[in-house]
Amino acid sequence: MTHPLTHTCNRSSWRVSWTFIYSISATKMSVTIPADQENQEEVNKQPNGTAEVEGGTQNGLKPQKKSVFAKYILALRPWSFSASLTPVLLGSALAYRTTGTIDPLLVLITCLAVTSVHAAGNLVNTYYDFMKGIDNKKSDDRTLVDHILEPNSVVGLGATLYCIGCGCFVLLVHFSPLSMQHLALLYFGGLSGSFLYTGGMGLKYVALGDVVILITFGPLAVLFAYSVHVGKLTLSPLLYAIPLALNTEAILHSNNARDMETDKKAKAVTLAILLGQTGSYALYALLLFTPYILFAILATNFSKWLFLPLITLPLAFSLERDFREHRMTKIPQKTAKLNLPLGLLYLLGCLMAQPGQLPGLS
Ligand SMILES: CC(C)=CCC/C(C)=C/CC/C(C)=C/CC/C(C)=C/COP(=O)(O)OP(=O)(O)O
Ligand SMILES: Cc1cc(O)c2ccccc2c1O
Repeated sequence: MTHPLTHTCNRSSWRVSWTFIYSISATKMSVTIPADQENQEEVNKQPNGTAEVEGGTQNGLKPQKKSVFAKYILALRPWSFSASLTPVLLGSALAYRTTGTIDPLLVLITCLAVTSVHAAGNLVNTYYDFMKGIDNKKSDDRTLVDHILEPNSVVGLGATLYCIGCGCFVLLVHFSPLSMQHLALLYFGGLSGSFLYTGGMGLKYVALGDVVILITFGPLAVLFAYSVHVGKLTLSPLLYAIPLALNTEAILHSNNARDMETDKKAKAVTLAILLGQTGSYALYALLLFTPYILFAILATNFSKWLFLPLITLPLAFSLERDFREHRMTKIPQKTAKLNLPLGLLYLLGCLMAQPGQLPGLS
C-alpha cells in the first residue's frame, strides 16, 4: 500500500497547479460517480459518495458548487458540534438556576471556546489518522485521503482554531468571576484532551479514546460553562453531565463499532474491538437508554419537566434497531442527530423546573 505521504509527494506538482486553478475559480463541480470510476486520479471522491470533477459535469448529473470556504467548514465535521454545544448550554442553564442570572456574552465566549477546541481536535484526528495510514478510501473522514485539503492546510486551520480558543480563554479571564488558575485548569485540560486523543501518544489508539470523550464532552465541558458563570468550582453540575456524556460516548462507540475491522488492521485498540460484536451492541444499547432511565428517575423525584427528553425515545429505538440490523454506515452522524434534541430538551427541563427543585443547585 502506498503510504499517504509518498502519495502526497508524488502528486504534489499536479496538485500545486490544481490548487492554483482551483483558488482562481473558487468553485468546482460535484457529481455522483459509478463504482468502476472510483480509482480514476482525476476524480476526487467525496465523503458523501459524490465526486468532484474539474471543469464540468459527468454523466449529465446535476452539479453542485463547493467553495474553498465550504471545504474548510466541512473538514471540521460540523455534524459533531452538537456534542460540545449541548454540555456548554446545559452548564450555562444550571448556572442560571443557581444564581438567577445569566450573562449572554459569557455563554457566547464559552460556546466559541469549547467548539473551537472540539473542531481543532477533529482536525488533529484528521491529520494523524492520515499520517499513520489509518484513514483510507473507505473511511468516513476523507479530507486528506481524497486531497480535499492539503495536510498543511489542516495543520494551519487546527492551529488557528486553537488560537481562537486561547483568545476566548483570555476574554474569559477578563470577564468571568472564576479565578484564572481554575479557568486555566479546565480550559487547558480540555485542550490537552482534544490534542492527545489522536496526537502525541494518541490515547484513542490504546483504548483510552472512550475515557477522553466521556470526560471532555461530559463533566469537563459542563463544569467549565457552569463555573465561568458561578465563579467557583463545585461538584454538583457533574451529576447533571452524566446523561449527556453517555449519549456522546454512544456517538463515538457506534463509530468505533462500525470501524472495528479497519481499526484492527491498523493495530489500533478500541473498546469496541475489546468487546466484540455482541458486547459492542450491548454497550451501545446501554449508552443509548441509560440517560432515559436517569431522566425518569430525576423527573419522578424532583421535577416533572425532566420527563421532556423522553420525547426523543423513538429516535433512540430506531438507532438501536439500525445497530442490531448492522445498518452502520451513518450511525455516528445519526446518533449525533439525537444528541442535539436530547440535550436541548434536557436543558429546557432544567430551566422550567421550579427554583429549588433541582438537587445540588441552590
Ligand atoms: C475546552 C473545554 C473546557 C472543554 C472540552 C473541549 C472538547 C469537547 C474537547 C474534546 C475534543 C476531542 C477529543 C475531539 C476528538 C473527537 C473525535 C475526532 C472523535 C472521533 O475520532 P475517531 O474515532 O478517529 O473517528 P473517525 O473515524 O470518524 O475519525
Ligand atoms: C468527528 C467526531 C466523530 C465522533 O464519532 C465523535 C464522537 C463523540 C464526540 C465527538 C466526535 C467527533 O467530533
